[in-house]
Amino acid sequence: MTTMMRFENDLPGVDIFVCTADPVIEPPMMVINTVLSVMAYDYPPEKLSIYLSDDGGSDLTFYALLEASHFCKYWIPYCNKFKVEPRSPAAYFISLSDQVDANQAEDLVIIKRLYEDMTNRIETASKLGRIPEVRTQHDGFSQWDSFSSRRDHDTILQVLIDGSDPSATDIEGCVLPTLVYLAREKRPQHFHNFKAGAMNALIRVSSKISNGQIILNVDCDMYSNNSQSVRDALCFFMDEEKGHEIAYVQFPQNFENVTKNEIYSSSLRVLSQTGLKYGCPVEDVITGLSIQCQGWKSVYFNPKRKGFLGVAATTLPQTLVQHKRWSEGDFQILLSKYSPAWYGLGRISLGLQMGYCTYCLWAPNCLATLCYSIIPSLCLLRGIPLVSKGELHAYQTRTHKNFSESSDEGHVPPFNSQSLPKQEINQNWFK
Ligand SMILES: O=c1ccn([C@@H]2O[C@H](COP(=O)(O)OP(=O)(O)O[C@H]3O[C@H](CO)[C@@H](O)[C@H](O)[C@H]3O)[C@@H](O)[C@H]2O)c(=O)[nH]1
Ligand SMILES: [Mn+2]
Repeated sequence: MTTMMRFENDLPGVDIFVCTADPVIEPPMMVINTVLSVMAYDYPPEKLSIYLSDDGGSDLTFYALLEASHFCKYWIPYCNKFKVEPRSPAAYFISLSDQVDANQAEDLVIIKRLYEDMTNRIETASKLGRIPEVRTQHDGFSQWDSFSSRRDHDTILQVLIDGSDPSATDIEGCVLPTLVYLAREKRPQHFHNFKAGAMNALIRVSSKISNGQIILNVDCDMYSNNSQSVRDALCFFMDEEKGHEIAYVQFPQNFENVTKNEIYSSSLRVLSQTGLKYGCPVEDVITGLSIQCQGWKSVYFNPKRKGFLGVAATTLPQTLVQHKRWSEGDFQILLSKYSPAWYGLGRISLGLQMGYCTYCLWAPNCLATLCYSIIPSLCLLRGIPLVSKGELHAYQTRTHKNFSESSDEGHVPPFNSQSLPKQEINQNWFK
């Protein structure tokens, strides 16, 4: 924290990249809630630029962002005034308890009303599939006139808020962060490389507009849950001793609709000049690995208050597609030029190599898992013992002893004597 205060004036420019790809799977309301949550970071607004990459090339998403560019003029001062957490409006309104401070109540009614009106307009437009009168009021929409399909169109680039324009202020007269919409050019004959392609287009565009030293990447389904995350992550980069070695800071991917932490997620990264790697469905893993192989360090940062919260895949088909992509992608890395097994040799530590290999072997590991689940069942059906008699006897004696000891101490034994042999057999399967 002291480091932060000392360097307040030297804070670097931060460019935040939000990616979206489909207005149906990723509804515009969700996208702008994520955008608003990152626009409201506790960070000097003149040093903050937010870029939305829309691979869906949807005028509905653009319309929603236009609405957000108006709403943020109320939302950001409200967040600052009442130290709001989290700063995604939808998540904030849900988290509110009934008891609100008397001096806040009035402002809350106003902001909630504005949010609901905006939601109605956006949802009506989504339902109708067309944009209301505003279409004629903003010339940005004219870029869709020549739009033939999401796979075949020119670049659509609109600066919705220009942070360097002194008249771009919120209702209190404070400067606003820059806000940019980008649907990169797409042609059927050129492969678009999914998110990696979108991110690299954003790197090129942002370098001409704000050229921030630091890039923060969030998926549109991951809103910021902590207004301090940018400052927190910068502490690692600005550390006087180790800061210069650090390429990226990684936050865990936490989901609102599941309880346990997922394994990896992209959240805050510095990208080298080369940009994100192509040709791999898990661009984040291969890019991270290649950065580390160049000698850079990374930080895994898992603060108590979660930095980002997202929505995990909810249906079985969605989950299967996602897991197939991850396991295939990871296996592809193992066999690629950038394999942690040989490319990583001598470049990264053995522990890190092994860590990467655990994930890269996720797909082939299904064979071992299959054996573990089929063989014992077959053995049991055919009456083939899985443990020798001697082992079983020794085990039963031990079980009995444990059982009496724990009973003597007055504790409830953890398992009953019937279930214990099963536990042991289970363990044997996995040995
Ligand atoms: O052509 C595309 C496809 C996807 N996306 C965006 O990329 C992000 C991730 O895509 P998604 O389909 O939601 O994949 P997930 O499996 O949810 O993403 C996880 O896995 C990806 C691959 O490892 C990482 O890039 C993500 O950060 C990580 O959250 C989303 O914001 C999409 O909008 C694009 O911008 N363009
Ligand atoms: Mn996702």
